[in-house]
Amino acid sequence: MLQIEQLNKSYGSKQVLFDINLTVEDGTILGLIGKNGSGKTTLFHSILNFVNFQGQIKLDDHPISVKDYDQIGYLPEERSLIQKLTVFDQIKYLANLHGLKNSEVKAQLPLWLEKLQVKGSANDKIKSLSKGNQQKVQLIATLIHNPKLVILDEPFSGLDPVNVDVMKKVILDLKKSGATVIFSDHNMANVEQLCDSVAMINQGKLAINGKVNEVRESFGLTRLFVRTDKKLEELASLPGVEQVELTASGSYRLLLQDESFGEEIFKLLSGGQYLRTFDQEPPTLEEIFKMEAGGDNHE
Ligand SMILES: Nc1ncnc2c1ncn2[C@@H]1O[C@H](COP(=O)(O)OP(=O)(O)OP(=O)(O)O)[C@@H](O)[C@H]1O
Repeated sequence: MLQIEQLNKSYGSKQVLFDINLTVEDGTILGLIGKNGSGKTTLFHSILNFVNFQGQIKLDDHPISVKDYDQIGYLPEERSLIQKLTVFDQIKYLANLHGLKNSEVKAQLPLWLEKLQVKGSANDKIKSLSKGNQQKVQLIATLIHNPKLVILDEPFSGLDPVNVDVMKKVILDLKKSGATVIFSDHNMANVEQLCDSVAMINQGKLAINGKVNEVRESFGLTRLFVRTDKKLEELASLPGVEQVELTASGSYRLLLQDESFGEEIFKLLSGGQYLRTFDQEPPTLEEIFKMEAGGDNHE
């Protein structure tokens, strides 16, 4: 279990993290979200002891220290492979730092290359690989020592949709094996799909923290999906409706002032008759992000 208690971090006179309290249970995935510059990487660097900070960060109930380094895997946001090395030499170098023997790297690397569907071999130079494949090699370096805590800073950035799926499977496999995973992402759909819990940092403060479903439901069932012959203007004039749009699937999406309007709208639309679709849902993480952070996903 990872516990972050009263974490405060300043760079010089500029405070960038304020009183962060966060717990991540073993075998769960936490999605860390926040606008550019909100402090996500700084939080990771604090966990990894790359920077000084105030507060306590514990792994399995003891303060995290360099001794825990072999149990942690970190994929940095800035990918940092040495271009002139072969894949094997690069992985060997990084795996040796985590205590792996060359023979272990030799045995493990082909399995990882296959699992991640890397287009290239262990003897290829890093520079000969595509950006996406280099990213997978960096991921192998992150995971080859079988860490119990895995920290991935924007792991999906720069990957095509096929490789995004490969990355998602790796993350879910890590969870299945009992590892604790934290990743940052600007794509809320990935967080919604993969994560048990979500934490949002806004201007250095923890704005949201909890199970994904509970966080969503705490905002109320204010999104209503309905399939009806009624016209958009008629739906817009229903009680409590703030906004209506026709979705690509042909159903209407209504934004309600409050979830309690749902029952009245149901009665008005159905008139006691069969209604093909009537689905009341909480806002998506993307919508919550925009409400909480203001504006879009970026600074
Ligand atoms: N080494 C540093 N020295 C001074 N300020 C820094 C340093 N690293 C980060 N900062 C500042 O700390 C704040 C948080 O940055 P951080 O990189 O942690 O944000 P982030 O949420 O990871 O952003 P992004 O989504 O763009 O990666 C920013 O204002 C940034 O400019």
